[in-house]
Amino acid sequence: MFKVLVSDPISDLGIQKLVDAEDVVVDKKPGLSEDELVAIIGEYDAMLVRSQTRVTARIMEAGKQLKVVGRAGVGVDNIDLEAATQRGIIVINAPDGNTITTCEHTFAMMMAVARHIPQAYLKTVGGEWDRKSFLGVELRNKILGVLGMGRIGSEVAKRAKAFGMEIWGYDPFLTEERAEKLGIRLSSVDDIVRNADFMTVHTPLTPETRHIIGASQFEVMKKGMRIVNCARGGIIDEIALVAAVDKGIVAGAAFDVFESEPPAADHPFLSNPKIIVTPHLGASTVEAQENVAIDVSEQVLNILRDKPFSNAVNMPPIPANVLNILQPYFNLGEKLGSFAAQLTEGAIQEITVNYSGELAEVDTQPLTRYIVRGVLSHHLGSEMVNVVNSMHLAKERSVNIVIQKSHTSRDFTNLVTVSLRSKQEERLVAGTLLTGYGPRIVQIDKFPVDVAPGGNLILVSHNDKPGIIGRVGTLLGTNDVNIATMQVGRKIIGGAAIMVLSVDKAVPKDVLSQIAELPDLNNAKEIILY
Ligand SMILES: NC(=O)C1=CN([C@@H]2O[C@H](COP(=O)(O)OP(=O)(O)OC[C@H]3O[C@@H](n4cnc5c(N)ncnc54)[C@H](O)[C@@H]3O)[C@@H](O)[C@H]2O)C=CC1
Ligand SMILES: O=C(O)CCC(=O)C(=O)O
Repeated sequence: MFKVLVSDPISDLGIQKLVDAEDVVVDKKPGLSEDELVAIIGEYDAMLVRSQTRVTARIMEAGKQLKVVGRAGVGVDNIDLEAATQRGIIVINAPDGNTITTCEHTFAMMMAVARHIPQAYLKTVGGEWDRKSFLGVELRNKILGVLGMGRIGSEVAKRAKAFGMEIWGYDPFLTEERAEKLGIRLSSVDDIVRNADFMTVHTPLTPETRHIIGASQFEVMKKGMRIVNCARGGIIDEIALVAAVDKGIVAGAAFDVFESEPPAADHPFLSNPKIIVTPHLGASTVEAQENVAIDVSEQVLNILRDKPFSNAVNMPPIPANVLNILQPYFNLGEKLGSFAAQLTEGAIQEITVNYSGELAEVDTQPLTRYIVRGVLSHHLGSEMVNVVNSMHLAKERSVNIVIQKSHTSRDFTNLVTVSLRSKQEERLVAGTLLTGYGPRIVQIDKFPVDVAPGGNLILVSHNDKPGIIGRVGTLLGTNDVNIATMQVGRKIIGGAAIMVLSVDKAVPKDVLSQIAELPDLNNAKEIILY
């Protein structure tokens, strides 16, 4: 049974799939402190958060069986991603579910600041009928500068056109072609700051975007600009903004987010009549909360059930066309890694993976993660290593990873070859997917074989002489170990050879030693592939 902790208020309807799952128990405990979370997180496999819970390294350290942290929303700045990656905890988000809602909130804020809605409301409900103080401006024919033309920025731009605005956009990934398609002007931050009447930011908070609008931008800013921030506090320098408002450079500002949330009672925004604020409500609609909770619940279930998942934040995304090619090889890759690790004596110094055939044409990094997971799991334990942290753990242990690609494959459409080098030796295992037969190990060291990668295997190296197979079979039979299949590989008659036996149960150590002591036998190893 998997245990999932929901530590922020998250839509009940959205998490229904998790609640209904027979293999999952969901505990809703919003509003716990870090200490309280540290005390209980050890019993949970997954955690679902919005933006309030700060998922710190301490919490993850205490989350001994935590596999996934699901963020019902976009920004993951409340989650210590580095700590998650180090511990192999997958962090996923729900990037699409709140796009429109946040875009609409941006418009609500832009119109509210253009027409002084909150200020006028307060006076009116206070009994004053003041029609002189709130002269607004139209959006029509104004330049709207958009910093960050991702999901939300692009939706804002689309709607702003309907208001008759001219849109100037900046995003490091915005090309001329896309700008043209969106019907916007590709600009720089400086262009926007000097020319826009309204400006809205829709970037994540990164070292690069932190205070991207600060004192020096306010110095050259078009007088009378109105600024909206429904993305992240800190993108616009709060202190510099207040100064610019006071100097009359900025006519009004609308902020949904703060550098520190909630803001202190004496935060200068809260007493400035030209700055309107909401308490991080960008994503707060029934629809968005349902959407993000559904998205994140589905992916959490996939992860807990060891199924393919999407929207991992601490792993690069895999394009669908690449995933189609690689996915069938994930399991084989992990088993090849595990096989090679069990084969190799001594501390592993280098993992070389050769991809040949169609596989060589795509970005194989996701498959490499599985292979490295297979290699490291043998030594570190499969609980410790997953596809999120496998590369990181290898690097931490100074294991060099070499990737080679051969665009043609001699005998197979696709071939994955994993070689491990330790101080003592270099060993090799290769595998492929055979149509109609599934995954097969087709080479061990220099020997061609045809072995289904699974279960309990015994690998025997011996001299190719008559009678050996019989002797091994008899010894196993005498010890009540049933042989399911057997494969022999050799390069030349009478030379060195290997035998791979698939057996129905684990082989006692003393039986393995007895096999190794048989005449003309050099070595016998048990290899377990789950
Ligand atoms: N107020 C709220 O409740 C909500 C806030 N957000 C926040 O809104 C922001 C945008 O979200 P999405 O559009 O979904 O993200 P997105 O990832 O689709 O778009 C972000 C864009 O910012 C661009 N960018 C990165 N660095 C930049 C820079 N230096 N200058 C200009 N552009 C830069 C990226 O290239 C990307 O296109 C995020 O910070 C997110 O956390 C999202 C949802 C709700
Ligand atoms: O969960 C929320 O309400 C915050 C949404 C947000 O900021 C995000 O998705 O980045």
